[in-house]
Amino acid sequence: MVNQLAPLYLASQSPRRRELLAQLGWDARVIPLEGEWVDETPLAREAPRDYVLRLARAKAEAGWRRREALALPPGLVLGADTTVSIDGLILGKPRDADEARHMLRRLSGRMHEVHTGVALTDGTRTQAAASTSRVWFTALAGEDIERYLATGEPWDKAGAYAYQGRAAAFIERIEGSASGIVGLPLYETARLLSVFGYPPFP
Ligand SMILES: Cc1cn([C@H]2C[C@H](O)[C@@H](COP(=O)(O)OP(=O)(O)OP(=O)(O)O)O2)c(=O)[nH]c1=O
Repeated sequence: MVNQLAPLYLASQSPRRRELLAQLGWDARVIPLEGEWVDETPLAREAPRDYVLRLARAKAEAGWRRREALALPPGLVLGADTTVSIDGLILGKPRDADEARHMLRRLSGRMHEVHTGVALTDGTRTQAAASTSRVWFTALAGEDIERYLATGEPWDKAGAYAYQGRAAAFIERIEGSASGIVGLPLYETARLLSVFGYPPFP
């Protein structure tokens, strides 16, 4: 029964991740990672899946330490990380309009991969899973890119676009996990919850 379960915490500032958990019926409490710095620099030659798994674990474990520091009751802490890969490059969130423009030019007319890692920890063990999806972008004219930049959508998104937003107008098809592309693969999340004895939805 759900009211016998310890709380589910979300070590993420991403409103999308909270909404995706809410889609499964989980009312996750957000733990701000203030005071816990997770370095997001990829390691040399690190594969994108290894990268998102490592960061998801690091965020979950940082969240666990924050939970302890805040004296919140024990529970499960979830961390996640999303990145786009193309041409052997890892594309994170763009720093400015120029970087966003370059990212969108690179994605234009091509397929790329979106990787999301998700991790759960109970303070004793951490379990993680990754989802990889493929996204086909139509060819973008310079005007499309400028119009899209003006929406403000690119700023906090890996690869400088939001599939759940106006970028859907540019995406011919996807293969894989729609929730994973938006930031939290729900199938993998439910599987991880079951490892800790939680149901897929309360
Ligand atoms: C590709 C893609 C990414 N994104 C988002 C999901 C993630 O929030 C973001 C990638 O950044 P992340 O570093 O994974 O996450 P975050 O900084 O937003 O949140 P936190 O570290 O606090 O958990 O890009 C979309 O919303 N739509 C998309 O189509």
